Amino acid sequence: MIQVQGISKSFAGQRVLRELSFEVPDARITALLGANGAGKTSCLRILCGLLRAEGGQVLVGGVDPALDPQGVRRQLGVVGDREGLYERLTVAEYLDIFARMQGLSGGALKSALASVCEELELQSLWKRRMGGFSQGERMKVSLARALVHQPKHLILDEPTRGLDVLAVRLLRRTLLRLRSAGTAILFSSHVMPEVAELSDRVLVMSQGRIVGRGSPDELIAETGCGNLEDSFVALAYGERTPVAGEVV
Ligand SMILES: Nc1ncnc2c1ncn2[C@@H]1O[C@H](COP(=O)(O)OP(=O)(O)OP(=O)(O)O)[C@@H](O)[C@H]1O
Repeated sequence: MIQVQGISKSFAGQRVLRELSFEVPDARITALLGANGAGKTSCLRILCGLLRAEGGQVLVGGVDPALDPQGVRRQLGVVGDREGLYERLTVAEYLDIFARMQGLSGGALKSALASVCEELELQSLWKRRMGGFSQGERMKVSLARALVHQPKHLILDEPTRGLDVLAVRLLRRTLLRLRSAGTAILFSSHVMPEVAELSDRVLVMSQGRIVGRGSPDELIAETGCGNLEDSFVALAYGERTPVAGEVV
């Protein structure tokens, strides 16, 4: 489980996160929604130990990333929004390095690499250098890197951005398999049908605060809207879509 209690963050005196508190339970897929600039990436970067929060506390599987970043990395997989790959390495070389950095070796290393290769359908890319990889190919490699050490927690920042239908399906299948295996999954997205279909729980952020939380159905019921997209707009922008017969 990931636990966030009362964290804030400012850049150049501008507050971008305001006393955020939420939980990401095990064996559930949680979506983090918010308008551009709402603070999603900043929040995810704090959970990964890449940024320091001001006040409050973050615990990933009981470990504080600010105090023990190594301890958190061992049990966390991260797919960032704009990460670079080492273009001169082959996929096999790249994943081998990351798996070793996570402490894998010998038979465990071999079977971890074989397992991500199969799950993410990387066979045809395995011996290719990554320079010139397409968006979808890059996502597969990033996801393989995040999963190679079988982390208990997975964080993805806009994982479906720029992906075609097949790549989205592969990602979805992988996330559902990980959820069944007990992984706590948190992903940010702007794609409402995908969020409605995939997530068990939704967190809606606006101006650095959580302004809505619950299952997609609960948010729809709470806002009186007909679908998750309208509910999101109502919560994030404060505009409630009128229901049938309502006087506006
Ligand atoms: N390193 C930084 N230095 C200064 N300002 C920053 C920095 N990182 C983020 N910000 C600002 O913090 C605010 C929140 O940014 P963040 O990237 O967390 O939002 P987001 O919800 O992920 O947005 P998007 O959906 O557009 O990716 C924005 O106003 C952004 O300009």
